[in-house]
Amino acid sequence: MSTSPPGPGTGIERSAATPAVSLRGGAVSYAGQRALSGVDLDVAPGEVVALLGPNGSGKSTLVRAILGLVPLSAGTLELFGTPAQRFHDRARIGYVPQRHTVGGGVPATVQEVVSSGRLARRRLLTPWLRPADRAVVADTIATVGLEEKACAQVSTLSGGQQRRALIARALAGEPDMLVMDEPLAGVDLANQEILTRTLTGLVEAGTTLLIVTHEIGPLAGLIGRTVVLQHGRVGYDGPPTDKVLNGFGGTDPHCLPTSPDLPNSPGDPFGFVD
Ligand SMILES: Nc1ncnc2c1ncn2[C@@H]1O[C@H](COP(=O)(O)OP(=O)(O)OP(=O)(O)O)[C@@H](O)[C@H]1O
Repeated sequence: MSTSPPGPGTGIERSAATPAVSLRGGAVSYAGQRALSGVDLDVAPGEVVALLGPNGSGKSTLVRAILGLVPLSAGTLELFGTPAQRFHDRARIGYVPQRHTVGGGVPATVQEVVSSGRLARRRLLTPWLRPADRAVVADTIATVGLEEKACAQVSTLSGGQQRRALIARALAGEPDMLVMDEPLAGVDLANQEILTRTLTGLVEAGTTLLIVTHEIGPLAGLIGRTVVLQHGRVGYDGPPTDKVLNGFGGTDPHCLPTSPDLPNSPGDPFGFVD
């Protein structure tokens, strides 16, 4: 994990260190249709950033572009100071995709699923997990509170427990940055609290978090910065405010105020800050 100190308490302070993510003028198109345009985003080490916005505003596309899962049609991207095309240390970034369960119907235990997240860290000539790797796997299973389910088939777990297994899989790679798409979606309150405790521990250890979410819920105390997308552009980049946190519960994008001249960051073109 990163040794960079988080900002006081919650990673709110921006660090002068090399950004974990530095995107300039990012654009993505699907079949000629623009999903992202002119997006600038810097995420400092140890920062906790919530990516908000109405359905279809481009949140998942932005994280997928950062992760290299969809190509940028314009713009430049650096990860930990290295141009994305030359960045090969993928284990530094953990990803929990937007899905509620560990699907696929492949029989696998929690331990096996979480171990798969450790493979990126294994030594090149040692394709199997060493005792130290297995210890990390056991630790991450404990971190998300699934010790008693370690040998259970994931298909027998609840949706919230499966979500925690996916997060443990991402954590098993000991990432410096964890990117999560809707981590609380479909997760009951008890599991949300366990996840929040897990994430709080990560932030205290200096892990950078980039979280796409509609529901801030129990994560509110962790979020140091909110970036709001609207129609594929950054409409607001700044501290969380009540308006920002409450204004995007699946709102129809056509009902949001629009601006002909959206700044990328920082700014408050929609009057989200009181
Ligand atoms: N694979 C794809 N092919 C074509 N269009 C896509 C694809 N993925 C996303 N889009 C389109 O790109 C735009 C942004 O989608 P995206 O999923 O990034 O938004 P989002 O903010 O994450 O939405 P939600 O909150 O509903 O998850 C939408 O218009 C969507 O229809």
